[in-house]
Amino acid sequence: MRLIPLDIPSHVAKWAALHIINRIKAFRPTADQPFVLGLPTGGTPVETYKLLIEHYKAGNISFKNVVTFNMDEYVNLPKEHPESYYSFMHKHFFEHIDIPRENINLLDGNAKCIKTECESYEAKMKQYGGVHLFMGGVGNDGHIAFNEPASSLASRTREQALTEETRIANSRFFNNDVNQVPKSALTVGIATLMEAKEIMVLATGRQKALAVQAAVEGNVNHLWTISCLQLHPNAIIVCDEPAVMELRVKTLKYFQAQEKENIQSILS
Ligand SMILES: N[C@@H]1[C@@H](O)[C@H](O)[C@@H](COP(=O)(O)O)O[C@@H]1O
Repeated sequence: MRLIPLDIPSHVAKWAALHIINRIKAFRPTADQPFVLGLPTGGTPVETYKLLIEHYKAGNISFKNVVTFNMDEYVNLPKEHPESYYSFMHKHFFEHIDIPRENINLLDGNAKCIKTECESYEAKMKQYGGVHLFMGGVGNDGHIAFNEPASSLASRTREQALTEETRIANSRFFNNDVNQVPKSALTVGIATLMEAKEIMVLATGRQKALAVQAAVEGNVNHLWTISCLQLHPNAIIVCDEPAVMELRVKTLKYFQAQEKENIQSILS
C-alpha cells in the first residue's frame, strides 16, 4: 500500500487528478480498448472532479475513450432527485467533459429487479475486462463504497442497508434531516473492488482519521471494510494532514520519506 501524506484538501485533489490523467494517458485508450475508471460520490472527490474538468477544458485530457462505473447509488430515490448519485455525477463531472453518454455506468436504485441489476453491472464490468483504476472515498466508520461495517470481504454488488451513522453523516445533503436519507443503497462489493487493477482512496478531514488508521495500521477486518486495501496489490490512500492524525509518528514518517520526491514533483 502507498499512503500519500499531503497537507491540505486541494493538494489531495491535485495529486488524485494528476494520477488519473497520467494513468489514462499511459494506457492510450481507444474506442475498442477504453480505459475503465471507477468513480465515487461524496464531498471529498468534488475538488478532484473540478480539476479533471479544468484539465479537459485546457485540452490536457480527453474522456472520449473512458468508460466509467460508479460505486453506489441510493435505493428508491428518484434518479432526478438532486441528491441521487446519478444527479451528483452529471452535475459535478459528466456534463462538463467529452465522455460519450453510453460509456457512463451507474447502478439503478429504482430497478424492478435489484438482483438482475447488480448481476448485470458486474457482468458489464467483466465484459470490459475489469476496472483499471477505482477511485473511492471512505466513510467516517471506515466503509468503502457503501460496504458498511460487517459487510463480507467477499461481497459482490448488492443492496446494502445503511447504518444510522452513515445516514446521519449523509443527512447534510438532505436538509440535515436524517429521515430524508434513503435506508439502503446498491453498492459494488469488496470483492468487486478488489478485482480493480488499482484502487485510490481519498481521505480528508479529522473525521476520517480513525478510518485511515484502521486502513493502514489495523488488522484486515470486516468492521472496517476499508482495511481490505491491505490485501490489494496496488492500493493508494491520498490524505490531508488531519486525516493522518491517528497514525503513529513512525508510520507517518515512513510514508513521508517514501513519498517525499513524488510529492515534490507532483505539487511543484
Ligand atoms: N457512499 C459514499 C461513499 O462512497 C463515500 O466515500 C462516503 C464519504 O463521503 P464524503 O466524501 O462526503 O465524506 O460517503 C458515502 O457514504
